[in-house]
Amino acid sequence: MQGLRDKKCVPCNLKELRPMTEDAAHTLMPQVSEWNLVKEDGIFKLKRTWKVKTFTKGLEFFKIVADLAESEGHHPDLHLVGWNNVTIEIWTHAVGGLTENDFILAAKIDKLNVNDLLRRKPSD
Ligand SMILES: C[C@H](O)[C@H](O)[C@H]1CNC2=NC(N)=NC(=O)C2=N1
Repeated sequence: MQGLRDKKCVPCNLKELRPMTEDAAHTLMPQVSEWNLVKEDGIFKLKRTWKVKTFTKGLEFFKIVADLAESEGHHPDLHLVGWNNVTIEIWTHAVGGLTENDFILAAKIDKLNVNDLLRRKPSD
């Protein structure tokens, strides 16, 4: 089976694109096990938080994610909260829910080399 990391996001404005069911989302979650499946205002989203070493490293993190998002044509919601918490939410705005694109982007974010920007432990 082709892994999510090897796939490419499809354009979100495709007419046939539909939000996946909650069951379908649960089936894909093991491939992005660091992410949480959340429901906000009735919309399912993928959400993950990291602690960065400094505020500026948080912005560097965003730039790396932004370059990936641009190359995929699929864009996450980026939050830098409380100076060192980076939270990324991913959902497909065009359909108001999750599509495979969101899982592909999450899987590709997971393999970015950002370790030197992160605190080793949340308590650091
Ligand atoms: C045409 C292009 O695919 C769309 O405008 C894209 C751009 N990036 C996007 N990103 C996300 N997360 N959701 C979208 O609906 C979306 N739409």
